[in-house]
Amino acid sequence: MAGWQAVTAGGSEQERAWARVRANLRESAGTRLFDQWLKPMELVAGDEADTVRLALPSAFMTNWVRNHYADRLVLEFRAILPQVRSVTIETRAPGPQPTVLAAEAPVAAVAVPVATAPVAAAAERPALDPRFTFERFVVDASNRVAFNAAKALAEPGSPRFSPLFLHSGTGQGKTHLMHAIGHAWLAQFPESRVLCMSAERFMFEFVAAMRARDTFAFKQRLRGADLLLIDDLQFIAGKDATQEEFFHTVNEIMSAGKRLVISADRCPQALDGVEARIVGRMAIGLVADIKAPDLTLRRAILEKKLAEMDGVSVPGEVLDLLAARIHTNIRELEGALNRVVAYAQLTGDAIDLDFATATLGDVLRGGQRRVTIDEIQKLVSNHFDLKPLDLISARRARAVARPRQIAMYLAKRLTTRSLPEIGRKFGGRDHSTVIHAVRKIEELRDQDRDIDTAVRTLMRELEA
Ligand SMILES: Nc1ncnc2c1ncn2[C@@H]1O[C@H](COP(=O)(O)OP(=O)(O)OP(=O)(O)O)[C@@H](O)[C@H]1O
Repeated sequence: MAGWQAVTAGGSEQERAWARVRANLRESAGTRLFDQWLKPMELVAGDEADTVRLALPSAFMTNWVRNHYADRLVLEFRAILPQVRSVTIETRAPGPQPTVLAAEAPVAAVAVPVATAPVAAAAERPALDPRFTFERFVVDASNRVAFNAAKALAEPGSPRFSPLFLHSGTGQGKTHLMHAIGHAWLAQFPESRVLCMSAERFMFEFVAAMRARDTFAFKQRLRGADLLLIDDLQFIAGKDATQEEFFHTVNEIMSAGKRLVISADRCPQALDGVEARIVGRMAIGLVADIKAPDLTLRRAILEKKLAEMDGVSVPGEVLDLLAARIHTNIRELEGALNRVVAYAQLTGDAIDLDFATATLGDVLRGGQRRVTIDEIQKLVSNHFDLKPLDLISARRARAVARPRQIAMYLAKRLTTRSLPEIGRKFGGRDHSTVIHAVRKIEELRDQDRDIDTAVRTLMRELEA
């Protein structure tokens, strides 16, 4: 400990910040975890004010800390030193190590390449779906106002309005436009702070910060955003503490002249269970709805999606059929096209009307029951005696991680949500995490009778 006190006593800004970060980590991680993994970590002196370098005695520890604390470290440092853009976690070279921070401490980058990559790039980059750009959005009368408003908000200069409130039925392009604003903004201002999260995630992070009695970093991060994108606002209905925090966040962002985009499945006034003062703030900006797509738009979207699938051809009459039968949800429309193309590639069959009808069956008859990820999360958490929030939390204990993987697997099997979308719905996880979960559960279903039975039971209940 003496060494660390020496660091805090004087020294650079980074050293003082590090002492505070350590104190926060000790409090939030608990003594056992802290002593085992975090205590051996040392600050390494560097020349760059925007990069913090930390080092651990072994590659194993480096990996563990990187996996569990990389994001947290960036957030903690940024809360104290806003200029920090990245935190690198490295492995100290073997040999006697000074316990105090030493400017010349020999440091070897860990073999895993990401270990020395700027963590901030991964942690602070908003999770924007690369497919959701303005260029890939098909515009017509039903969504033109929303599209133009989104483009206007992404223009430089002081925003003409804020917040932008987008609302529509499910699968009609709200998230797409929201992410498109993020992409367009970052293309012009790569250094600016863009944050994108669902209202559910907002609540989860806020509740976690409250439990850890440490809401400072959360508030700083949210309120420090130049562009804040919050999806599915309806989720905070009835959640009082979250609404309180959300209200203050909105106020801060707005009074600082920053940009805020909100989406929800209904207009502000129809958000039952959401405080009037929040509804009032939403209505100050621009409220734009996206209407259900008409036949022409549905057909045009299919054309566009097809053009994006290199070298795939689908006869016009099959596109007509899909556009005519799948009315409101563009996600389902897209899902149907993907399914026909994927099946044809697997079977080697040519795509024609018969093939499409046989492949899509229920979808075209409109008889398919729509399972939502929310339903899956509720049912799975109930089944395993957890809270739905556990499934979107970062907890890695097997008792939570396995049900989470099962829920992701069911989401992939029973909904038309894409892998990145599923990842987002599970606490902003990466699509590769979802792929891993799906594979793991497929594997376990073959090996473990209990898991297979649980999955079957859940599927039956969801499809009932
Ligand atoms: N006008 C459009 N042009 C091209 N693609 C579109 C358009 N509208 C929606 N899509 C596509 O449909 C899918 C669903 O859209 P998105 O996720 O934005 O819907 P949403 O309104 O946010 O749905 P939810 O309320 O269920 O979250 C996405 O793959 C998106 O790219």
